Amino acid sequence: MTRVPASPTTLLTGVGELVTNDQTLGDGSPLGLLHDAALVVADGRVAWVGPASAAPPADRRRDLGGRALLPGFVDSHTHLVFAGDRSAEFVARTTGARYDGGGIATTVTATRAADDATLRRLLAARVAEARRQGSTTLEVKSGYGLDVAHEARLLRLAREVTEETTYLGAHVVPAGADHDDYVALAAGTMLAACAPHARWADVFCEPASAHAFDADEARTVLLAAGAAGLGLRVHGNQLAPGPGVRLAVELRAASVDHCTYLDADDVDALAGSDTVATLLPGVEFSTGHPYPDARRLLDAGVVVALATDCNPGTSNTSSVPFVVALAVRECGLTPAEAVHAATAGAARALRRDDVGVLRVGSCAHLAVLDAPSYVHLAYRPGVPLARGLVL
Ligand SMILES: N=CN[C@@H](CCC(=O)O)C(=O)O
Ligand SMILES: [Zn+2]
Repeated sequence: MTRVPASPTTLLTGVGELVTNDQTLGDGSPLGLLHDAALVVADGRVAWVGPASAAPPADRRRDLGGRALLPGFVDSHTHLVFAGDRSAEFVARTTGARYDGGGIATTVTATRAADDATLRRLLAARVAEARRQGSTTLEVKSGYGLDVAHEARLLRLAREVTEETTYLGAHVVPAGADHDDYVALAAGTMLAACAPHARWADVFCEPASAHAFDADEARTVLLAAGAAGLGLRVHGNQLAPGPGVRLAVELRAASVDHCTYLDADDVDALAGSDTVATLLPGVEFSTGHPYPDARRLLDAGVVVALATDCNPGTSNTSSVPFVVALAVRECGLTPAEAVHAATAGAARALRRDDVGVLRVGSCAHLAVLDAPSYVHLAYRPGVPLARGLVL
């Protein structure tokens, strides 16, 4: 009888600092920090974690030379499938123009005009760019198709790179469409065509924008999506105070994203819920709006995630390290809280417990830093320290 050999095990040793995000490991802090640590990987999963001096033998060995090792970043909010460029819109904002969502139409035109091969190439380049900066899990939304065929096409392409795909047909009302007719389409025929390619549904709920959706319209689309078996997410409270956060909590959405303009009731609603507040400070960097107050949310007991929102309009960056640095200087987080939000918090926003953490059984999705500590992500902003590693 032929014996099937067990797949080779890999020992990562010489880990100067290991972020596990498991409070039962290491120093007992939320980051579960270990120093002079090692990790064994087998079959794509973590098989052992502990002090390097106690590491078991393995088939292969990689010495990290004192570098810090973290769970790979979980970028739980991106719009990576798009064509075209809106740098002129960004430049206009530097001299006072306001972002209102109207520029999305420019990207819709360019994206519809691009063939599958072009979109696939652009998407692959963005995924590779994110991986080079430490991201190992990506959520990807549609939202630049805005008709049945194009929304389904964008989700099919997104599915080629991630399971975490999100139907965002209700991003804005496309040029020439009637608002009510478009809501019915997004909650009906378009949803039916897109649901097989999506895990999630999202709506841009922002009554302050003439292009986006009010609470009743957003509720209509999200209830239909939930009935079709999709998990729910909301773009809310980005441009002004509004109903997005409370709608997300009402519908038990996994996450409400942006959370830039919150009142006390929004914070209370989030604090008593299982909806994660996902902050996207790359947006405020680009739009000039005030940064969201992460400190207020954490102090109220809200689970906070950080993500890039990579898109051509409001946040054209795939860099989670950049977002971590912004969150530390502009949103009131400590480096430890920001790293936790970009890993464990973002995993929670995707309702995942197999990523964003390094414990026995979790995915061997890693971020290796050319630095001795996670603190350097904020301390050395703009320096390419992180790289993603999937074993
Ligand atoms: N605000 C809605 N959607 C994106 C921006 C899309 C765009 O301007 O192209 C966001 O999350 O900021
Ligand atoms: Zn977004």
